Amino acid sequence: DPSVFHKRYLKKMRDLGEGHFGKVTLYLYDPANDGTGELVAVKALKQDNGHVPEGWIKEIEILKSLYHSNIVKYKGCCTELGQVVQLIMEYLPLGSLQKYLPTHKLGMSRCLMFAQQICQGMEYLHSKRYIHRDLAARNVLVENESLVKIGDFGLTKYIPEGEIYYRVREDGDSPVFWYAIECLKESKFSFSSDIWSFGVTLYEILTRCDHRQSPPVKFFEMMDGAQGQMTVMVLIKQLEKQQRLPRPKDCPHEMKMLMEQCWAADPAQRPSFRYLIEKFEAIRQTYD
Ligand SMILES: Nc1n[nH]c2ccc(-c3ccc(NS(=O)(=O)c4cccc(Cl)c4)cc3)cc12
Repeated sequence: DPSVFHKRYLKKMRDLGEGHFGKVTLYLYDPANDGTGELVAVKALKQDNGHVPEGWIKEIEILKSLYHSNIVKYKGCCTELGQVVQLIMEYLPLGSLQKYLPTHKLGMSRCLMFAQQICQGMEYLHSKRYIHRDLAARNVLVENESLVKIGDFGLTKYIPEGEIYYRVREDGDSPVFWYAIECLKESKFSFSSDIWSFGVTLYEILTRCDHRQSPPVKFFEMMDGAQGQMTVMVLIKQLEKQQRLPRPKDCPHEMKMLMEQCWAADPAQRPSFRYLIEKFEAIRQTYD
């Protein structure tokens, strides 16, 4: 069974990323032990205090069930004492958008193509009634200069038929600067709150993930009394005063409009990924 990976053949190469509960590491899977194995990305939980949270099993089942060109491929699992402890994914050598954009000069056309591909992956996810809850440039991976894939589903939840919201009690370091206002105020997550996060991800793409223009940096700058302490309450106040991330340098007016639609205070006013895909398709024609 090619989806079974034996821990003893995994040779650690380097870290790829770290989240609140887990970390992603590059390994060479080398059963022949002659260096001819294949490179794989391995996600593992940080705390391995013996028991495996059911949320972790759920995350693996979700990725295993997703088949889309803009979603990172599931390769298998590594078990230990019969328990699944590591998730094995395909390795994308160009890494995340957050690392790729600042070092590669992408024109507007390429940025819009990447944005459209993220929408395509997200539309597929929503079509299966999953909400992502952690869409950000750091979680989008670059396969090559013409293909990106959503690379992490650690906060993804299933929304039962007939439901609109998924409510969670907040966990550790939530990505608050990517959260819709109703998520910050009432922990209400929905397909529409993913659209808000996509708007922030589009902002990151249009700023080429320039750290000086990152969402946390810009929200701090917008905070009254510059030296104050940024809390969720301060961020909520800013958003309630209709303050939003600024228009990135050289950002076309149409893109600013699109981001602001994604950041509508009323979730029902935000577009769908289907609508966004059509918008990007049309706008890209004017760039080719
Ligand atoms: N280069 C790659 N090839 N395959 C991958 C699979 C996942 C990842 C990956 C995916 C996401 C991140 N973002 S992250 O913010 O570091 C992160 C967020 C949540 C949970 C974790 Cl463990 C890590 C970092 C790395 C990278 C690659």
